[in-house]
Amino acid sequence: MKSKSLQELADSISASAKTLTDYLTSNNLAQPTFEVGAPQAWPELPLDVMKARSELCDASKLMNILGQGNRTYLTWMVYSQADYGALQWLSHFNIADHIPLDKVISYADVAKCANVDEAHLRRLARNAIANNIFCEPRPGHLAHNSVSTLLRSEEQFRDLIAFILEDNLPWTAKLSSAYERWGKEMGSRMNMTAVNVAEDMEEDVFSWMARDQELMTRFAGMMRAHMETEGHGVELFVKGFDWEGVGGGTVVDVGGGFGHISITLAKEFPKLSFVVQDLPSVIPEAEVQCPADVKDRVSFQVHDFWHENPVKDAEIYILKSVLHDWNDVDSTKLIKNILPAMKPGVSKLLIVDGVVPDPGTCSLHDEKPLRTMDILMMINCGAVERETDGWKRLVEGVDDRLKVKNIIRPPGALNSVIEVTFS
Ligand SMILES: C[S@@+](CC[C@H](N)C(=O)[O-])C[C@H]1O[C@@H](n2cnc3c(N)ncnc32)[C@H](O)[C@@H]1O
Repeated sequence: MKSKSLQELADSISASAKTLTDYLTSNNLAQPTFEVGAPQAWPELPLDVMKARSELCDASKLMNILGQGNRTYLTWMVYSQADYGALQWLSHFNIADHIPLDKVISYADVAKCANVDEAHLRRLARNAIANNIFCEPRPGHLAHNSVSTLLRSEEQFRDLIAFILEDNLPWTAKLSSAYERWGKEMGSRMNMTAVNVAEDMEEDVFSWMARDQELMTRFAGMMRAHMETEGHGVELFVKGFDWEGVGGGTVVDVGGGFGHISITLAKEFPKLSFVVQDLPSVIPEAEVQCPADVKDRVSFQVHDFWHENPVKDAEIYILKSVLHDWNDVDSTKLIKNILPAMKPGVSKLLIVDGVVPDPGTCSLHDEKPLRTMDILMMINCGAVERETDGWKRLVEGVDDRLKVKNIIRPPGALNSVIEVTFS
C-alpha cells in the first residue's frame, strides 16, 4: 500500500483546515478552540466541508504516527492504559467540580475541597493535562479547558468513564482467555464472552448486571452519553428513509425504549401512528415522558420481543439499535417473531444500526467508531456490528421472502437505515 508522505499529509491538513475555517467564518460560527466555552461539537456541515473534516482527522492522525515513529507509537499506545487510570481517578473523585470555570485554583485548594491527597492529585492531573484535559496556566495551579469542562457539566460523562474504565476494562483484558476457552464459539451464546471469564459467572451480561443497581445506573448514564455523541441524532435517521412515501398507517417501534424515534417521527409525519414496544420495566416511565402533543398517535405497549409480535399488518416495523446487541442465532429468532405480523407486499422492516464499511471505502474517521463498537459488542455480549454482507446474510437467511432493498447511511450519521421488504 502506498502511504502518503509527511509533506502530502501536511498539505492535506493545511487544505482541509482552511476549508473548515473559511466555512465557520463565513457562516459566523464559533471556531473550535480549547478555551472554556468553546463549542463541544461541530455544527451540522455541508457535505464538502464534512469531507474536509474527515480528511483533517485522518491526515493528522497519520501525521502523528509518522511523527512519533512506529515503535514509539505502538509502545505508547499500549501504555495509554495508564492515562485511563488517571482519567478514571480524576472523574471518580469529582475533581472537575472543584475547579471554577472562570479562574485558576491551587492544587492545594482543590485537594482540600475534594478531600484527596495533593501529591497524588498533582501527578494524576498533570497526566491528564499532558492529554489536553485541564490546564496549568501557572505553576501549581489548575484550571479548566474546554475538554475538561465536559467532566464538570455532564453527569453522564462520569458514568461513561466509570462504566468503560472501571467495569469494562477488566473484561477487555480477558478477550484472549475467552477465545482460548471457547474458540470460534466465543460469543455464540451471550454467556460465552470475556465478561463471563473476567467475572467468573455463567449468566448473560444483562441478567448479571441487572442485580447490581449501581452498575445499572452507570450503564444507563454511559448509554445516555453514547447517544449524545455525534452521529446519533434522531433527525439523521429521519433522513435515511422516505417517510413521506409511506403515506399513513402504523409504525411499530420494537424494543423502542422511551420512544424518542417514534416521537420525533410523529411530530414530522402527522398521518402516521406509532406503537412503542418494550419491557415492563421501561414502558410505564416511557408513557409518562411522552409529550402531550403526540400522545394521541404514540401509544406504548409491553411486549417481550422473544414472543410473536401482537401488532398485525403495520406498514413499518422498526428495530433500532436492537439487533447489534444480539448474535445471529438470537437476532434470527427476534426477526422471526415479527414475521407472522407482517403483511406481504405491504409491511417493511426498518433496521437502524451500524453497517461497518469495508476497509478503505471511506475515511478512517467514519469507519473507526464502528470498528470500536464492534469489538466492544464482542467483549460485552458476544454480539456484532455487522458489515453489509453480514446484514444481508442475517436478514435474508431468516426467510426468503425478506429482501434487503436499500442501505442508506445519511451523511454524518453513525448508523445506517436498512430497508427490508417482505413479499
Ligand atoms: C439499545 S436499546 C435501543 C432502544 C431504542 N430502540 C433506541 O434506539 O433508543 C435496546 C432496547 O431493547 C429493549 N429490550 C431488551 N430486551 C427486550 C425484550 N426481551 N423485549 C422487548 N424489548 C427489549 C431494552 O429495554 C432497550 O430499550
